[in-house]
Amino acid sequence: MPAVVYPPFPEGVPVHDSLSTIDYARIKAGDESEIQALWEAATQWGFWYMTNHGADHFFEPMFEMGRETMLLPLEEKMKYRQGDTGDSFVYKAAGSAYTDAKGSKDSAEFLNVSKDDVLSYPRVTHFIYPQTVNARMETTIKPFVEACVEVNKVILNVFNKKLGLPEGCLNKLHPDNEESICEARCVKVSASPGSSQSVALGAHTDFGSLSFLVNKLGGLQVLRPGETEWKYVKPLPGHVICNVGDALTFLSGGILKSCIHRVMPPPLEQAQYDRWSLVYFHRPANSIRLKPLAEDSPLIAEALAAAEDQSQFDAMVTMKEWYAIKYNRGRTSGENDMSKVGKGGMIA
Ligand SMILES: O=C(O)CCC(=O)C(=O)O
Ligand SMILES: [Fe+2]
Repeated sequence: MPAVVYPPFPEGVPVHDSLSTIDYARIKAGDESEIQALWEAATQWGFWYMTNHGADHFFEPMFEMGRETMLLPLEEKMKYRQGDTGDSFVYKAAGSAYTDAKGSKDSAEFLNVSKDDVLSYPRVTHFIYPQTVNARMETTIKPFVEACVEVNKVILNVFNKKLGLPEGCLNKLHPDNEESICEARCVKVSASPGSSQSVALGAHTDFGSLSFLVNKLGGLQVLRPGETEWKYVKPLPGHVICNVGDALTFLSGGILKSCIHRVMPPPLEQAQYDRWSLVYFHRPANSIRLKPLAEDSPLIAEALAAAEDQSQFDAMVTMKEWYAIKYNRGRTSGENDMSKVGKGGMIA
Protein backbone atom coordinates (compact mmCIF):
# COMPACT_ATOMS: atom_id res chain seq x y z
CA MET A 1 0.00 0.00 0.00
CA PRO A 2 1.53 3.38 -1.00
CA ALA A 3 2.27 5.64 1.96
CA VAL A 4 -0.19 8.52 2.42
CA VAL A 5 1.37 11.97 2.02
CA TYR A 6 0.03 14.01 4.91
CA PRO A 7 -0.10 17.82 5.04
CA PRO A 8 2.71 19.19 7.25
CA PHE A 9 2.09 19.90 10.92
CA PRO A 10 0.47 23.37 10.87
CA GLU A 11 2.03 26.65 11.98
CA GLY A 12 0.34 28.74 14.63
CA VAL A 13 -0.73 26.04 17.10
CA PRO A 14 0.94 25.75 20.54
CA VAL A 15 3.93 23.39 20.31
CA HIS A 16 6.52 22.21 22.83
CA ASP A 17 9.73 23.48 21.29
CA SER A 18 12.07 22.52 24.13
CA LEU A 19 11.69 18.74 23.96
CA SER A 20 15.22 17.25 23.94
CA THR A 21 16.34 14.95 21.15
CA ILE A 22 18.31 12.00 22.45
CA ASP A 23 20.58 10.06 20.10
CA TYR A 24 20.14 6.42 21.12
CA ALA A 25 23.35 5.32 19.39
CA ARG A 26 25.29 7.74 21.61
CA ILE A 27 23.46 6.50 24.72
CA LYS A 28 24.33 2.93 23.83
CA ALA A 29 27.96 3.91 23.30
CA GLY A 30 28.04 5.38 26.81
CA ASP A 31 28.41 9.04 25.75
CA GLU A 32 28.25 10.93 29.06
CA SER A 33 26.85 14.19 27.72
CA GLU A 34 24.02 12.35 25.91
CA ILE A 35 23.32 10.31 29.05
CA GLN A 36 23.11 13.54 31.02
CA ALA A 37 20.66 15.00 28.46
CA LEU A 38 18.47 11.87 28.76
CA TRP A 39 18.58 12.06 32.54
CA GLU A 40 17.52 15.72 32.50
CA ALA A 41 14.65 15.00 30.10
CA ALA A 42 13.44 12.07 32.20
CA THR A 43 13.69 13.86 35.54
CA GLN A 44 12.41 17.27 34.43
CA TRP A 45 9.34 16.27 32.49
CA GLY A 46 9.53 12.68 31.38
CA PHE A 47 9.24 13.19 27.59
CA TRP A 48 11.91 13.29 24.89
CA TYR A 49 12.42 12.62 21.18
CA MET A 50 14.78 9.80 20.25
CA THR A 51 16.72 9.16 17.04
CA ASN A 52 19.05 6.38 15.83
CA HIS A 53 17.25 3.60 17.67
CA GLY A 54 17.42 1.30 14.65
CA ALA A 55 13.75 0.22 14.82
CA ASP A 56 12.41 2.43 11.98
CA HIS A 57 12.05 -0.30 9.40
CA PHE A 58 9.58 -2.19 11.61
CA PHE A 59 7.12 0.70 11.80
CA GLU A 60 5.43 0.50 8.38
CA PRO A 61 4.74 -3.27 8.61
CA MET A 62 3.30 -2.65 12.11
CA PHE A 63 1.01 0.08 10.76
CA GLU A 64 -0.07 -2.24 7.94
CA MET A 65 -0.88 -4.97 10.46
CA GLY A 66 -2.88 -2.40 12.45
CA ARG A 67 -4.71 -1.22 9.31
CA GLU A 68 -5.57 -4.77 8.24
CA THR A 69 -6.96 -5.49 11.71
CA MET A 70 -8.92 -2.26 12.16
CA LEU A 71 -10.53 -2.89 8.74
CA LEU A 72 -12.19 -6.06 10.10
CA PRO A 73 -15.91 -5.66 10.85
CA LEU A 74 -16.56 -4.26 14.35
CA GLU A 75 -18.43 -7.43 15.27
CA GLU A 76 -15.33 -9.49 14.46
CA LYS A 77 -13.02 -7.13 16.38
CA MET A 78 -15.32 -7.20 19.43
CA LYS A 79 -14.69 -10.94 19.75
CA TYR A 80 -11.17 -9.96 20.85
CA ARG A 81 -12.16 -7.58 23.61
CA GLN A 82 -10.74 -10.16 26.08
CA GLY A 83 -9.54 -9.02 29.43
CA ASP A 84 -12.23 -6.38 29.84
CA THR A 85 -11.95 -6.72 33.60
CA GLY A 86 -8.81 -4.62 33.73
CA ASP A 87 -5.98 -7.05 33.13
CA SER A 88 -5.03 -5.71 29.71
CA PHE A 89 -7.00 -6.49 26.56
CA VAL A 90 -6.63 -7.00 22.84
CA TYR A 91 -9.24 -4.74 21.25
CA LYS A 92 -10.79 -1.52 22.49
CA ALA A 93 -13.55 0.10 20.45
CA ALA A 94 -13.74 3.87 20.06
CA GLY A 95 -16.11 5.39 22.61
CA SER A 96 -15.54 2.80 25.33
CA ALA A 97 -13.64 5.08 27.69
CA TYR A 98 -14.37 8.53 29.11
CA THR A 99 -12.27 11.60 28.51
CA ASP A 100 -13.58 13.76 31.35
CA ALA A 101 -15.69 13.74 34.50
CA LYS A 102 -18.77 14.89 32.52
CA GLY A 103 -18.89 11.58 30.67
CA SER A 104 -17.61 12.59 27.21
CA LYS A 105 -16.55 9.51 25.24
CA ASP A 106 -13.17 8.91 23.64
CA SER A 107 -12.66 8.26 19.89
CA ALA A 108 -9.54 6.08 19.99
CA GLU A 109 -9.57 2.47 18.82
CA PHE A 110 -6.79 0.23 20.19
CA LEU A 111 -5.23 -3.05 19.16
CA ASN A 112 -2.90 -4.36 21.88
CA VAL A 113 -0.57 -7.31 21.38
CA SER A 114 1.01 -8.66 24.56
CA LYS A 115 4.78 -9.14 24.58
CA ASP A 116 4.33 -12.48 26.36
CA ASP A 117 2.04 -13.72 23.59
CA VAL A 118 4.45 -12.50 20.90
CA LEU A 119 7.42 -14.27 22.49
CA SER A 120 5.55 -17.52 23.23
CA TYR A 121 3.74 -17.68 19.85
CA PRO A 122 2.15 -20.02 18.78
CA ARG A 123 1.67 -20.97 22.42
CA VAL A 124 -0.95 -18.66 23.97
CA THR A 125 0.14 -16.99 27.21
CA HIS A 126 -2.73 -14.52 27.67
CA PHE A 127 -4.92 -13.94 24.62
CA ILE A 128 -5.88 -15.09 21.16
CA TYR A 129 -5.74 -12.62 18.26
CA PRO A 130 -7.44 -11.99 14.91
CA GLN A 131 -5.88 -13.76 11.93
CA THR A 132 -4.49 -10.43 10.66
CA VAL A 133 -2.34 -10.34 13.81
CA ASN A 134 -1.36 -14.02 13.86
CA ALA A 135 -0.25 -13.84 10.24
CA ARG A 136 2.27 -11.13 11.16
CA MET A 137 3.20 -12.33 14.65
CA GLU A 138 6.62 -13.72 13.75
CA THR A 139 7.52 -11.60 10.72
CA THR A 140 6.37 -8.15 11.86
CA ILE A 141 5.38 -7.94 15.52
CA LYS A 142 8.17 -10.02 17.07
CA PRO A 143 11.04 -8.00 15.51
CA PHE A 144 9.31 -4.74 16.47
CA VAL A 145 8.78 -5.85 20.08
CA GLU A 146 12.33 -7.20 20.38
CA ALA A 147 13.81 -3.95 19.06
CA CYS A 148 11.74 -1.91 21.53
CA VAL A 149 12.64 -4.19 24.45
CA GLU A 150 16.33 -3.84 23.66
CA VAL A 151 16.13 -0.02 23.55
CA ASN A 152 14.18 0.07 26.81
CA LYS A 153 16.68 -2.20 28.54
CA VAL A 154 19.50 0.19 27.64
CA ILE A 155 17.51 3.19 28.90
CA LEU A 156 16.64 1.37 32.14
CA ASN A 157 20.33 0.67 32.66
CA VAL A 158 21.10 4.37 32.30
CA PHE A 159 18.45 5.23 34.89
CA ASN A 160 19.71 2.41 37.11
CA LYS A 161 23.22 3.90 37.20
CA LYS A 162 22.02 7.46 37.64
CA LEU A 163 19.78 6.40 40.54
CA GLY A 164 22.72 4.60 42.17
CA LEU A 165 20.86 1.28 42.23
CA PRO A 166 22.75 -2.05 42.39
CA GLU A 167 23.74 -3.21 38.91
CA GLY A 168 20.85 -4.57 36.84
CA CYS A 169 18.25 -3.78 39.50
CA LEU A 170 15.65 -2.08 37.23
CA ASN A 171 16.04 -4.63 34.45
CA LYS A 172 15.53 -7.45 36.97
CA LEU A 173 12.09 -5.97 37.67
CA HIS A 174 11.35 -6.25 33.92
CA PRO A 175 12.35 -9.86 33.19
CA ASP A 176 11.53 -11.54 29.87
CA ASN A 177 10.48 -14.76 31.56
CA GLU A 178 7.78 -13.54 33.94
CA GLU A 179 4.26 -12.52 33.05
CA SER A 180 3.78 -8.84 32.38
CA ILE A 181 1.47 -6.38 30.68
CA CYS A 182 4.20 -5.19 28.28
CA GLU A 183 2.44 -4.67 24.95
CA ALA A 184 2.61 -3.21 21.47
CA ARG A 185 -0.37 -0.96 20.63
CA CYS A 186 -1.71 0.36 17.40
CA VAL A 187 -4.06 3.34 17.87
CA LYS A 188 -6.54 4.65 15.30
CA VAL A 189 -8.49 7.88 15.67
CA SER A 190 -10.84 8.09 12.69
CA ALA A 191 -11.02 11.40 10.87
CA SER A 192 -14.12 13.39 11.74
CA PRO A 193 -13.42 16.89 10.41
CA GLY A 194 -15.96 19.44 11.53
CA SER A 195 -17.33 17.19 14.29
CA SER A 196 -17.65 18.37 17.86
CA GLN A 197 -15.29 15.64 19.11
CA SER A 198 -12.71 17.44 21.17
CA VAL A 199 -10.50 15.03 23.11
CA ALA A 200 -9.74 11.74 21.29
CA LEU A 201 -7.96 10.03 24.21
CA GLY A 202 -8.36 11.53 27.66
CA ALA A 203 -5.61 13.04 29.81
CA HIS A 204 -3.57 10.32 31.45
CA THR A 205 -0.17 9.21 32.55
CA ASP A 206 1.08 5.89 31.18
CA PHE A 207 0.84 3.00 33.65
CA GLY A 208 4.16 1.24 33.15
CA SER A 209 7.84 2.17 32.98
CA LEU A 210 8.66 3.46 29.48
CA SER A 211 6.62 4.16 26.35
CA PHE A 212 8.08 4.25 22.85
CA LEU A 213 5.72 6.14 20.51
CA VAL A 214 5.60 6.53 16.74
CA ASN A 215 3.49 9.47 15.52
CA LYS A 216 2.87 10.65 11.97
CA LEU A 217 0.15 13.25 12.47
CA GLY A 218 -0.16 15.81 15.24
CA GLY A 219 -2.61 15.31 18.09
CA LEU A 220 -0.43 14.28 21.04
CA GLN A 221 -0.45 17.03 23.65
CA VAL A 222 1.60 17.15 26.84
CA LEU A 223 0.95 19.15 30.00
CA ARG A 224 4.43 19.96 31.23
CA PRO A 225 4.80 19.92 35.05
CA GLY A 226 4.17 23.40 36.42
CA GLU A 227 2.47 24.63 33.20
CA THR A 228 -1.23 25.07 32.55
CA GLU A 229 -1.29 25.14 28.74
CA TRP A 230 -1.62 21.93 26.73
CA LYS A 231 0.87 22.00 23.85
CA TYR A 232 1.37 19.67 20.92
CA VAL A 233 4.39 17.45 20.45
CA LYS A 234 5.13 17.85 16.76
CA PRO A 235 5.87 14.55 15.00
CA LEU A 236 9.32 14.72 13.39
CA PRO A 237 10.53 12.31 10.68
CA GLY A 238 13.06 9.82 12.03
CA HIS A 239 12.17 10.67 15.63
CA VAL A 240 10.18 8.55 18.06
CA ILE A 241 8.70 10.06 21.21
CA CYS A 242 9.60 8.41 24.52
CA ASN A 243 8.10 8.94 27.92
CA VAL A 244 8.31 7.75 31.51
CA GLY A 245 5.27 6.03 33.06
CA ASP A 246 3.90 5.69 36.60
CA ALA A 247 5.86 2.56 37.53
CA LEU A 248 9.21 4.36 37.24
CA THR A 249 7.85 7.32 39.18
CA PHE A 250 6.88 5.02 42.05
CA LEU A 251 10.12 2.99 41.95
CA SER A 252 12.31 6.10 41.85
CA GLY A 253 10.44 7.92 44.63
CA GLY A 254 9.33 10.63 42.19
CA ILE A 255 12.76 11.33 40.65
CA LEU A 256 11.64 10.09 37.21
CA LYS A 257 8.57 11.94 35.99
CA SER A 258 5.46 10.35 34.50
CA CYS A 259 3.96 13.27 32.65
CA ILE A 260 0.30 13.93 31.75
CA HIS A 261 -0.64 13.73 28.08
CA ARG A 262 -3.71 13.29 25.87
CA VAL A 263 -4.59 12.91 22.22
CA MET A 264 -6.60 15.50 20.31
CA PRO A 265 -7.83 15.07 16.73
CA PRO A 266 -5.00 16.10 14.36
CA PRO A 267 -4.77 19.91 14.08
CA LEU A 268 -6.23 22.01 11.21
CA GLU A 269 -5.65 20.58 7.72
CA GLN A 270 -4.37 17.29 9.18
CA ALA A 271 -7.86 16.71 10.67
CA GLN A 272 -9.18 15.17 7.45
CA TYR A 273 -6.95 12.12 7.89
CA ASP A 274 -7.32 9.07 10.10
CA ARG A 275 -4.66 9.33 12.80
CA TRP A 276 -2.53 6.22 13.30
CA SER A 277 0.01 5.79 16.05
CA LEU A 278 2.09 2.96 17.38
CA VAL A 279 3.30 2.47 20.95
CA TYR A 280 5.38 -0.09 22.78
CA PHE A 281 4.75 -0.09 26.54
CA HIS A 282 7.54 -1.52 28.70
CA ARG A 283 6.23 -2.48 32.14
CA PRO A 284 7.55 -4.28 35.25
CA ALA A 285 6.49 -7.90 35.78
CA ASN A 286 2.91 -8.20 37.03
CA SER A 287 3.97 -9.20 40.56
CA ILE A 288 6.25 -6.20 41.19
CA ARG A 289 5.06 -4.06 44.08
CA LEU A 290 5.17 -0.40 43.01
CA LYS A 291 7.00 1.43 45.79
CA PRO A 292 10.23 3.44 46.04
CA LEU A 293 13.45 1.40 45.92
CA ALA A 294 14.70 3.49 48.84
CA GLU A 295 16.58 0.63 50.51
CA ASP A 296 18.64 0.08 47.37
CA SER A 297 19.51 3.68 46.59
CA PRO A 298 20.55 6.53 48.89
CA LEU A 299 19.44 8.96 46.16
CA ILE A 300 15.90 7.57 46.17
CA ALA A 301 15.87 7.49 49.99
CA GLU A 302 16.91 11.16 50.02
CA ALA A 303 14.27 12.17 47.45
CA LEU A 304 11.64 10.40 49.48
CA ALA A 305 12.73 12.00 52.73
CA ALA A 306 12.48 15.42 51.09
CA ALA A 307 8.98 14.78 49.67
CA GLU A 308 6.06 16.60 51.28
CA ASP A 309 3.81 13.57 50.95
CA GLN A 310 5.83 10.36 50.87
CA SER A 311 2.73 8.19 50.53
CA GLN A 312 2.07 9.46 46.99
CA PHE A 313 5.07 7.45 45.79
CA ASP A 314 3.79 4.15 47.12
CA ALA A 315 1.04 2.74 44.92
CA MET A 316 0.32 0.14 47.66
CA VAL A 317 -0.34 -2.39 44.86
CA THR A 318 1.48 -4.49 42.27
CA MET A 319 1.98 -3.54 38.62
CA LYS A 320 -0.92 -5.76 37.60
CA GLU A 321 -3.23 -4.24 40.20
CA TRP A 322 -2.18 -0.71 39.27
CA TYR A 323 -3.09 -1.42 35.66
CA ALA A 324 -6.54 -2.66 36.69
CA ILE A 325 -7.16 0.38 38.90
CA LYS A 326 -6.33 2.88 36.16
CA TYR A 327 -8.02 0.91 33.41
CA ASN A 328 -11.29 0.60 35.30
CA ARG A 329 -11.37 4.23 36.38
CA GLY A 330 -11.06 5.24 32.72
CA ARG A 331 -14.25 3.33 32.11
CA THR A 332 -16.21 4.89 34.95
CA SER A 333 -17.89 8.21 34.24
CA GLY A 334 -17.23 10.73 36.99
CA GLU A 335 -13.91 9.12 37.93
CA ASN A 336 -12.03 10.87 35.16
CA ASP A 337 -11.04 13.89 37.08
CA MET A 338 -7.75 15.75 36.52
CA SER A 339 -7.01 15.71 40.25
CA LYS A 340 -6.86 11.90 40.10
CA VAL A 341 -4.48 11.61 37.14
CA GLY A 342 -1.41 10.98 39.28
CA LYS A 343 -3.31 8.60 41.51
CA GLY A 344 -4.82 6.42 38.87
CA GLY A 345 -7.66 8.51 37.54
CA MET A 346 -7.09 8.10 33.84
CA ILE A 347 -6.80 5.43 31.23
CA ALA A 348 -3.61 5.00 29.27
O1 LIG B 1 -1.29 8.23 20.01
C1 LIG B 1 -0.54 8.90 20.71
O2 LIG B 1 0.12 9.85 20.26
C2 LIG B 1 -0.43 8.62 22.19
C3 LIG B 1 -1.17 7.40 22.67
C4 LIG B 1 -1.11 7.25 24.15
O3 LIG B 1 -0.82 8.16 24.87
C5 LIG B 1 -1.38 5.94 24.76
O4 LIG B 1 -1.85 5.01 24.06
O5 LIG B 1 -1.12 5.80 25.98
FE1 LIG C 1 -0.22 7.47 26.83
